[in-house]
Amino acid sequence: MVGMSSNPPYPAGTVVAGKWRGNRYVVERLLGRGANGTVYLVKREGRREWYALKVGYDTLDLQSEINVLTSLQSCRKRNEHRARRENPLSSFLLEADDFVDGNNVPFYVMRYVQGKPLHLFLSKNGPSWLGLVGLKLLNNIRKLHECGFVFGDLKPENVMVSDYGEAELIDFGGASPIGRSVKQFTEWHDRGFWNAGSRTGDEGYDLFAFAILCLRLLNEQGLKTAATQLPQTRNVEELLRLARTLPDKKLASWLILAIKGGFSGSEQAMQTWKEHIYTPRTAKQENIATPRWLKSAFALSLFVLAITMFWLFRL
Ligand SMILES: Nc1ncnc2c1ncn2[C@@H]1O[C@H](COP(=O)(O)OP(=O)(O)OP(=O)(O)O)[C@@H](O)[C@H]1O
Repeated sequence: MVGMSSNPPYPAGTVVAGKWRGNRYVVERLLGRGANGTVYLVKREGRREWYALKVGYDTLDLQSEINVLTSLQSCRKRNEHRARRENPLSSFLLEADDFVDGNNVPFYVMRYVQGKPLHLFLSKNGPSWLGLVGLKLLNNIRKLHECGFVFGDLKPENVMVSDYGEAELIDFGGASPIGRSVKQFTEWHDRGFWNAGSRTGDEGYDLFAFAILCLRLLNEQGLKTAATQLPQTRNVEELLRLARTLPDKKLASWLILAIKGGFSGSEQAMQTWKEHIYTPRTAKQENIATPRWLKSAFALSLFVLAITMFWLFRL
């Protein structure tokens, strides 16, 4: 164990220098702290691009995250070989090294995902965004499955959403190869917790967690009440009942199927979502306000037109 979660975070301007690879990253600010590490917004010294740098508390835990990210990186390269040059900003993993900071503190550098955690995004923008955000998220989950991994710890806190509704997964600490035991999960989102199936990582495990994520976003109190039941009485029927109370019946049917493990995989789950739940966002839904400068320009052009007409008709 190196470094402690209780350590004060590095202040802005701290240079995290890699012992083995020699690259230097300047800390801009803290992005967040979790059970496995502290994440900072950084710039590589002398460069303009932003990255997220995670300093781990435990070398082994961090190494397993790095291994997953490395596999995803090479899978993505194989799948996207047509995209000739890879943009380093979209890399899952840029590099891993040790920071000589008294002890050797392990760290890795990944893409910086800008946005808000999913629950904060939806409470600010409204539940009508769930169709679009859910589709983007399911697509990311599908790609992960295609690479042979399950995400495991799927919850709103591990999904960042941009202002335009692009959803990205963060924190691959719970990801594991398909077929192995899920190594990190959060009770409410865990199939085992609800006596709804095993903790073996299969595509259905993530789809179940996704369904709970939706229930939590739409009726957190209901889920909380269901979760407080004794382990012996806690069961999937409670979840199905909650899903049925949702006003959107198509969404309810999708959730029920995911909870029961009825999808053949994430491809089918995503296509069904796309056909029945996702509705392209319209300008009205986006609620894009007309900028004031545009209103003024329009008023001015009307004024000029009126003067022109006046002069034309006087002649
Ligand atoms: N790539 C990223 N881009 C932007 N912010 C990030 C990124 N990775 C992590 N964060 C921020 O840092 C926080 C902690 O990161 P992370 O969830 O990876 O840590 P953890 O120790 O694995 O947490 P947990 O206790 O949830 O397992 C996140 O909640 C998020 O706010």
